[in-house]
Amino acid sequence: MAQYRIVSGSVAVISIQNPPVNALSAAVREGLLLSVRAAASDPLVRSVVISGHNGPFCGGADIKEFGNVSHLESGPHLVEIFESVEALAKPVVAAIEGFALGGGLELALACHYRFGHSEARVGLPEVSLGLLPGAGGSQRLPRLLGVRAALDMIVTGRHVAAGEALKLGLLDRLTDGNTVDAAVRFAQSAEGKPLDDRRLGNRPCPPLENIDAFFEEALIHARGRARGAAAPLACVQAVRGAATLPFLKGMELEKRLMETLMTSGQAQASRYCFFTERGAARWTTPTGARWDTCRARPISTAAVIGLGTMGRGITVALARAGLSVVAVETQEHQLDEAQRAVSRMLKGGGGVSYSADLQAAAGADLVVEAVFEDMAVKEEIFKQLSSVCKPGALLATNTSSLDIDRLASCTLRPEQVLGLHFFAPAHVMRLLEVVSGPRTSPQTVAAAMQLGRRMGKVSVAVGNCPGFVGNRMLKPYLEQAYFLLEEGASPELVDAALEEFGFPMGVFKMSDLSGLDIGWRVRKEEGLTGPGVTADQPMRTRRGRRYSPLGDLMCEEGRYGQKTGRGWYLYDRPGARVARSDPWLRSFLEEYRERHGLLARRIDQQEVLERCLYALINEGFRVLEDGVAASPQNIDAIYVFGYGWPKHRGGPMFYAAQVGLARVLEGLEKYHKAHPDSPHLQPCSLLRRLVASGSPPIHKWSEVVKGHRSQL
Ligand SMILES: CC(C)(COP(=O)(O)OP(=O)(O)OC[C@H]1O[C@@H](n2cnc3c(N)ncnc32)[C@H](O)[C@@H]1OP(=O)(O)O)[C@@H](O)C(=O)NCCC(=O)NCCSC(=O)CC(=O)CCCCCCCCCCCCC(=O)O
Ligand SMILES: NC(=O)C1=CN([C@@H]2O[C@H](COP(=O)(O)OP(=O)(O)OC[C@H]3O[C@@H](n4cnc5c(N)ncnc54)[C@H](O)[C@@H]3O)[C@@H](O)[C@H]2O)C=CC1
Repeated sequence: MAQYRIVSGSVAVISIQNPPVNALSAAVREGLLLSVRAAASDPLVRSVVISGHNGPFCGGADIKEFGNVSHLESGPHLVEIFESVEALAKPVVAAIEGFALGGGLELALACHYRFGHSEARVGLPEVSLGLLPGAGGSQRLPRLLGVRAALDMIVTGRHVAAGEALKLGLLDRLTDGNTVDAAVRFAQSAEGKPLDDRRLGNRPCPPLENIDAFFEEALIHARGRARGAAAPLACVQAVRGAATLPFLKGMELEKRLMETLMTSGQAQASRYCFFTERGAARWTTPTGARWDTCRARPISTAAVIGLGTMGRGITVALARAGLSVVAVETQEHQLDEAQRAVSRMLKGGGGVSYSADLQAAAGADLVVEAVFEDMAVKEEIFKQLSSVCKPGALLATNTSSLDIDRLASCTLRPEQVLGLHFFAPAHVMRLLEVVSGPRTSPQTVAAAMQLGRRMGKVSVAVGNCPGFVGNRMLKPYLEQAYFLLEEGASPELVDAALEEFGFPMGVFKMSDLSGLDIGWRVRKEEGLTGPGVTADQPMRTRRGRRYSPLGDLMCEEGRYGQKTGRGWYLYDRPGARVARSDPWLRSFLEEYRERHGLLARRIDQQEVLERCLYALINEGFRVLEDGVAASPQNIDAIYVFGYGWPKHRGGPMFYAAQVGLARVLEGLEKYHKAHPDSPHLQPCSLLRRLVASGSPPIHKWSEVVKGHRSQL
């Protein structure tokens, strides 16, 4: 809807009204066009101000309508409305508070002037929805800012703060006061003045030298960053149209590109991610506790125990969220180094104090333990925390796979114990797995979820099992990658397939980055390798299943990855980042295959993808079956925000639905038949049941999962 009123005798104020973000739904579009027409035909009206009702200007087109062509097509089209706004013979001023995003900014670009509040932000984030600014934004913005600045905004989709927008010339004026009042005063002062050169559709794009070379380079750059996503490339094409074509021809190009994107699987996947991210906040537990009814304890002080890789990042994340943090580390050199690193990241002290004594945690509302992944060490710390910490304090562990319930048992407050599984680097990565054990109280979950939001994380409530959701699913993925090496693949081949799929790095590069020794320690704890394994045990079998000792052998050679300068790849020096192929590894793999009588065969990228991804997806279905994740959407949020799963592919469960559940099942059956000693390839019963019930759409899977015991 749009409100229409006349103020100061001559100014029509049109206010977009569609909480919470004033999105341009069919009803809003209808109201907007009627209001513009009313302003045009009313002789008393001499100028117009367009604003958002109750704060935000406009969050853009209504994304909820995108999946439904009939919704999209009902009501006037945005392009038509914006043309009417631009063509109005009376000055139109956009009064931007909060944000003007996507279609919201495109509306402002169709206005003749743009007034912004000093705290507002603007942007064209369509690219992250697998789209381009398809209501004239790709054509008007370059005409206003020039090609370089416009291309940057459109291809990255970044939000631009008001101050920068003013410098770029995107906003004409800023105000700290009431934006609508200021815009009304300005509109009156512009009444009767010529508008021709204020209409961006009338303007040529500012000239650019070597235009062909510029766009060739822009395309190469965008392709490099897009990881297979089509939208950034379409954005470059559309901006090129703005730079080289008359406005109306450019609009036709924009429309053609938009039609292709809008109906693509990539846009569908990206949209799904948008709602998945927000949906994760709506957690529930089997006891009936819910995000909207459960009260969270306020948390204002925290202690972090262990200041290694993770502890430092967690300290920064908590401090940036406004908590006062005490950071505890027993090793003196680590404490000094951590203090310097944290101060650097926080650009100063930032409310953090340091101590070598666990007693310093006594007053904290929340403690996050981030010491070595060693159950005995962690148990000892939880025992101490239970007596040191004040009643009511929450005790969290950042373990990546250990049993939360066992740690809870070391305390006298098991209902206040939980996992807060951050991802490295903890102050950068968006994901937080909030792990509840069987005795964790809903209030504890509520407090952790609220804290996650304060830290700007996508927090997902999960149940307690080895590896929780993300790492549990990663295990079969890694395992298949190792098996593929045994069968003839190289790390380069496997990584290339996964990177082409859209991961920022393949599994072996990722393993080099995080350190091969982490998995080695876990396998030793599990008794899969190390002194507990007797010499008479076959090297490639554990507990009746196929096992690859390749990772263990690499660690025995001191090849831990980037930190030692050698892993699956070679690095110039320890800590260096650029991976190079290592001839040593090729010989090592050849000797290994020879020793174990394995014949190397030709493996193609399709097999790499299917073996690795289907095994991971299969475990995802088991996770759902076991009730460790509440929904496939939550699993997908974990993979997109924690593991680099490409957004334009929606997440593993969405991908499975898009590929077709029957095809995934068929693939797993085929590979399991070829590798019967690899149980991760055996299709899980939930996948079979979903296929048997006709492969329902992903939002209906819960009906088939129903009846399973939830661990949440
Ligand atoms: C706006 C935000 C920055 C606010 O953030 P915050 O305050 O943190 O709140 P949130 O929790 O994010 O959101 C609150 C609530 O609002 C929902 N929501 C947010 N934005 C939208 C929206 N735009 N539409 C609908 N709903 C929205 C959100 O989901 C939350 O609700 P909940 O999920 O229930 O919790 C932040 O929200 C944000 O960044 N929003 C997205 C901004 C954005 O990306 N905007 C761009 C939208 S796309 C756009 O504008 C497209 C265009 O350029 C024009 C398209 C023209 C269409 C023409 C189609 C032509 C093609 C023809 C098709 C052919 C068909 C055929 O041929 O078959
Ligand atoms: N490294 C990673 O990528 C991730 C690790 N994790 C988990 O986070 C935890 C920490 O891992 P990292 O930071 O990588 O380890 P790390 O080895 O870098 O750091 C551990 C720190 O804890 C300190 N410490 C040990 N005992 C202590 C005690 N009693 N009191 C105070 N400090 C003590 C050590 O001196 C060291 O500085 C582990 O449980 C790990 O599984 C979770 C997610 C990702």
